[in-house]
Amino acid sequence: MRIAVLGAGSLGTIAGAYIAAGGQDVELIDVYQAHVDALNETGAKITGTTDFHAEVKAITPENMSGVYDLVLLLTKQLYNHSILQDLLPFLNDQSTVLSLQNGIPEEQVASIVGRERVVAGSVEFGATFIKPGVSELTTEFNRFKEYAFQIGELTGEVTERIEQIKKILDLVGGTHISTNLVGTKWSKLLINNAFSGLSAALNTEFGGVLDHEISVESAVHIADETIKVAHANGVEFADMGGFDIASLEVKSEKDIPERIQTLRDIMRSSRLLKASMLQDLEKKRKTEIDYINGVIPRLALEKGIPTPYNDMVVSLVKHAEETKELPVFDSNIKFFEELNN
Ligand SMILES: NC(=O)C1=CN([C@@H]2O[C@H](COP(=O)(O)OP(=O)(O)OC[C@H]3O[C@@H](n4cnc5c(N)ncnc54)[C@H](OP(=O)(O)O)[C@@H]3O)[C@@H](O)[C@H]2O)C=CC1
Ligand SMILES: CC(C)(CO)C(=O)C(=O)O
Repeated sequence: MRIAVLGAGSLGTIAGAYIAAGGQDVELIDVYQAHVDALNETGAKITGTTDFHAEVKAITPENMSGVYDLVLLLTKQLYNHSILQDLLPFLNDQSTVLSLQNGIPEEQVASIVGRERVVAGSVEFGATFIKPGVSELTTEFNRFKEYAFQIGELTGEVTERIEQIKKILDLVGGTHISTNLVGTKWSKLLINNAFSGLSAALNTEFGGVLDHEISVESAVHIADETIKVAHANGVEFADMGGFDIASLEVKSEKDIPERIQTLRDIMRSSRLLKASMLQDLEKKRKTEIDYINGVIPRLALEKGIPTPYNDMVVSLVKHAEETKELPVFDSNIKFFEELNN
């Protein structure tokens, strides 16, 4: 099977390294020439909660050729339209595109590459790009080996191709097949909304969100808004890492201390994670905020559900994008303090 990792950044470097080390025919495709050169010359190095090295083959998109049987889509959602159009000549009827981006991009991906070709999933580990050739794994290694991906067919069927893709991703980390893909993507969206959104809006790692009383309470409210909007839109959450995400709903104010403790427990192995949106702000780039926290106010509008915490995250992250200045924790936490009171 000929595999492409399209977008070999923070995550793609890690996925590509382990797939190559597993003996698969895989190309890491990225526009960053210095990174592609380093990958070819010195291999892919994974630091952080592990220390791993693998020889890989990397190319820039102009050097793509032939047909890929499986493409792991790991570029940012912002550029899907042009990246997927450019991918079309390298797909045939049997090719599969595995959409692993955060958010819920599957309908857009299907509209460009064709529904039959699309399978999707969520990535449950964190990665930070360090320098050309090097990416850091930020999730505890044992957790990564147990819960790295949830993947599924758009129809929820357990097909031969999804089982085959599971075998390939198992070379990277623990991979589980979901029969409720929409629920899987929404469960990941909830974690992104609560933790990646606040990590970017407050310029801190997930541990920083968990440790401060105001930010952790805000994470509880962001999760709650996400659950209420999801339920109003007919979404049933899938378990994530064996945890029932819907149980984070706040039914009354009295639930809040317990929800805070639950978040601290379930996110303990993710304290080092730095949101990919924060990594974008550091590079003075646009983030995926419209496809992450931004999804909630859009869907809430027609249902009449208030979403002040997600709105605040969107507004603070967009402000940082516009000014190209990193958020300051001590200043931005005050906006959440006002919401909590
Ligand atoms: N990092 C994380 O912890 C997680 C990220 N995700 C999701 O995974 C996806 C990828 O995230 P992440 O790895 O952080 O992103 P990165 O920005 O680190 O990686 C994306 C890579 O794609 C490259 N790229 C841009 N345009 C093209 C193109 N036309 N062809 C090939 N490569 C291209 C970028 O190069 P350049 O930078 O030079 O533009 C970059 O190296 C996102 O949707 C994110 O939400 C999900 C879970 C965890
Ligand atoms: C939550 C995290 C870090 C990894 O799962 C992520 O998805 C992101 O920030 O983009």
